[in-house]
Amino acid sequence: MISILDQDFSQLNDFLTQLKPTQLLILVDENTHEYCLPTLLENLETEIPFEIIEIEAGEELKTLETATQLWEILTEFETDRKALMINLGGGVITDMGGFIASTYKRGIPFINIPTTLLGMCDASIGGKTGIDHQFLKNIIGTFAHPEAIFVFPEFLNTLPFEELRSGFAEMLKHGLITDEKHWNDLISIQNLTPENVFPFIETSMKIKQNVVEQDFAEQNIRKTLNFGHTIGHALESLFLLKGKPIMHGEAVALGMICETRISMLQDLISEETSDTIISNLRKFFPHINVSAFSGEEILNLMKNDKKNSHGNINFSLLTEIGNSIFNCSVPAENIKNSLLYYQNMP
Ligand SMILES: NC(=O)c1ccc[n+]([C@@H]2O[C@H](COP(=O)([O-])OP(=O)(O)OC[C@H]3O[C@@H](n4cnc5c(N)ncnc54)[C@H](O)[C@@H]3O)[C@@H](O)[C@H]2O)c1
Ligand SMILES: O=C(O)C(=O)C[C@@H](O)[C@H](O)[C@H](O)COP(=O)(O)O
Ligand SMILES: [Zn+2]
Repeated sequence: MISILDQDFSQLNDFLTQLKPTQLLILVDENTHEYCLPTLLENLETEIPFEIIEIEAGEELKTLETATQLWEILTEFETDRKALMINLGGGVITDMGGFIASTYKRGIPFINIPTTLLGMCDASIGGKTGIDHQFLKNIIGTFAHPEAIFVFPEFLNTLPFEELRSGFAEMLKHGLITDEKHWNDLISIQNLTPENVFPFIETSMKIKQNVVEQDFAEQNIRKTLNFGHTIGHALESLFLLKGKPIMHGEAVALGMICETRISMLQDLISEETSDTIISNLRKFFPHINVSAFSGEEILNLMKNDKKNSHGNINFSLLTEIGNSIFNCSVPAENIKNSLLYYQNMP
């Protein structure tokens, strides 16, 4: 269920009146505590008792240690299965909160209130929850749908520009894999601001929702949502391991550049199409220096990608702007070529 909230939060209040949970557990990080929680609390019209649970912000905290602390907090609160977890934050909060809720007492209901562009267009939708472990992205997790997703685009007004751009990468991905018009609309944006992306949020949400509805458990078409992530996640892991995390969307943009190049090397798209896509991605995303990592190191991390099977690293690739395929096995040589191509870009 997707809801675009109006200013008065009436859909959320109606939802709570109907569900009648025993307790609300509002999960925030330090920033969503400061910037988003006051607005939520001002607008909540309910007598249901609530607890605020705050974790530090950042991908480094999306770990088993944090999960353990959160499970312990729920037992301290004597949380029962009729309680409702409210995940108020970006993808780290919705991934973590969904994971906690879907595993505690074998599952309590939860809702997502995304506060980043990435959360609104991607992470809050589709029921993938999880944590990183041994620096491997989302390697432990569940598929569990939130009861509802309430989107309040006003939250974007306090989001730093780099975070907005990170979410924009996943929107561009949605255009590239399924919808040429969406891609063209997005690349026409001159100045990346909340006002300028706002008209395209709903389309991006619908694209994600539509793919997930066809293949919730990621057995086939959902894998296309992972375009850019085979290489993107490997590099995100390496930067995390180095103690210099990069944003998820930045990693995905880098991954999309390499995987567009791979689409060309695999004769799926022309060089002209590849160049058009890559130059547009580079208009928005500055170059990231990846020279500290060897091709072998990156390939090794990809061996744990969740799309793999029978020992093959499976990529999702483009066949044109707005169309994609999945389960593409790519020779190591082409993967390394794409990384070298990225590294040597002017
Ligand atoms: N489950 C999925 O389908 C899915 C999809 C895409 C990404 N993800 C995951 O999502 C995570 C990235 O999510 P993200 O980019 O939202 O990161 P995030 O949750 O870390 O949020 C980014 C930063 O913005 C701050 N913030 C959030 N809302 C704010 C607001 N309104 N105003 C000011 N600051 C605010 C946060 O505190 C944080 O510092 C990654 O872990 C990624 O793997 C999951
Ligand atoms: O929802 C999906 O499916 C996606 O692949 C969306 C991605 O943007 C997202 O980063 C997701 O968390 C990646 O999932 P993973 O299974 O590769 O960890
Ligand atoms: Zn992603």
